[in-house]
Amino acid sequence: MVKALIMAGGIGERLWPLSTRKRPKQFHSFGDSKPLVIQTMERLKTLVDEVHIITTKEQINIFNQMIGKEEEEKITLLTEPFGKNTAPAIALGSLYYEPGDIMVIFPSDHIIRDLESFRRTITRAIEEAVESDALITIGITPTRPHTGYGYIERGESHNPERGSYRVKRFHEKPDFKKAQEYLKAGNFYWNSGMFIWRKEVFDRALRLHLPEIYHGLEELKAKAKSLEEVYENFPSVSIDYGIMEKADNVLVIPGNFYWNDVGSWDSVYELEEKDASGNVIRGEFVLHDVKNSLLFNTTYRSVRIASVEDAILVVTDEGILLCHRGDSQKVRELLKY
Ligand SMILES: Nc1nc2c(ncn2[C@@H]2O[C@H](COP(=O)(O)OP(=O)(O)O[C@H]3O[C@H](CO)[C@@H](O)[C@H](O)[C@@H]3O)[C@@H](O)[C@H]2O)c(=O)[nH]1
Repeated sequence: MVKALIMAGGIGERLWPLSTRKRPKQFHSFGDSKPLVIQTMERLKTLVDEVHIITTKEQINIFNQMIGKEEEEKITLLTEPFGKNTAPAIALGSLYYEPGDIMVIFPSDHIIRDLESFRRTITRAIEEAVESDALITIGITPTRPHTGYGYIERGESHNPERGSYRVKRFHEKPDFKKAQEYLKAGNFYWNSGMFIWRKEVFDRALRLHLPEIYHGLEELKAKAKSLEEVYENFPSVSIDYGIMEKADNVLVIPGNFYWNDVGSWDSVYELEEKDASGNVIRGEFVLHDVKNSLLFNTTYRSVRIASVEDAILVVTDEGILLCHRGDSQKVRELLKY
């Protein structure tokens, strides 16, 4: 069986002050009227036999409020006691798969367009996962030196029919100079955070690279420990760092569809429709001579702006963010204080 596992327990802090612990990014809508997590589910439905969503205990109520009866019947909601990043989430989710099942793992909070091309790419990745003992990842052909994404360096061709390549190395989010070099080199892809493999192949990788998580799951299955006890002892580690960067059986299949991880306010500006002045506006504003800016106001407060260009302003009940367009990755720094 081919079963999707949607990872939906992140906080999306780079979209503060809209994305918050109470309502993280995946529950907001961008590029469409539906919340990102619902867009993700709908995109996958026709490609897989079952859809599983893994999220944290803290977020389960938001899901229950959002997901209608009809959708509820088609998905299984899995709960982690608390967020420990993506490796523990995927490992816990894998308990709901049989050894020969294909795990199709997706972030919950991305925008994908060109759905036909997306489907063809994922279908090829599923075929590859059925046949080869590989951990497969989807790499997006980069169009600019983006510093918010991890990069995948392609090695030699593996299966020309499916367009798969061996992975030489993963490079987590680079600085601008490095990102420019990667773009020029031509054999680098953006790491989309989508993974496809057989459950038994994942089990072997988990035992080898994250034995503490593998053994924790064994204790859970044997009912020697509770989920809370086991989870408490798991390292907080991403699947990229914990497994993908260490494994030697990783393949990349390039994807040429439009993909945006909605990872920052600049990404939101990029994907939303602009008005004649180049502005993206949500909510109420009084504007005079404002150009090429992203303006969000989810409150009833009156916001008036004059003679501003290339700005990002987000006003919510949680707080106010103001920065220059191009600098929105700095939100993470601001949140340290
Ligand atoms: N269930 C669960 N889900 C989680 C957790 N932490 C994160 N997630 C979910 O996992 C997905 C990716 O996590 P992020 O934390 O948003 O990753 P990132 O910093 O954006 O970086 C990764 O994705 C980029 C592409 O978007 C990659 O370019 C980068 O290399 C890396 O793989 C999101 O859907 C998020 O909700 C967790 O503890 N539990």
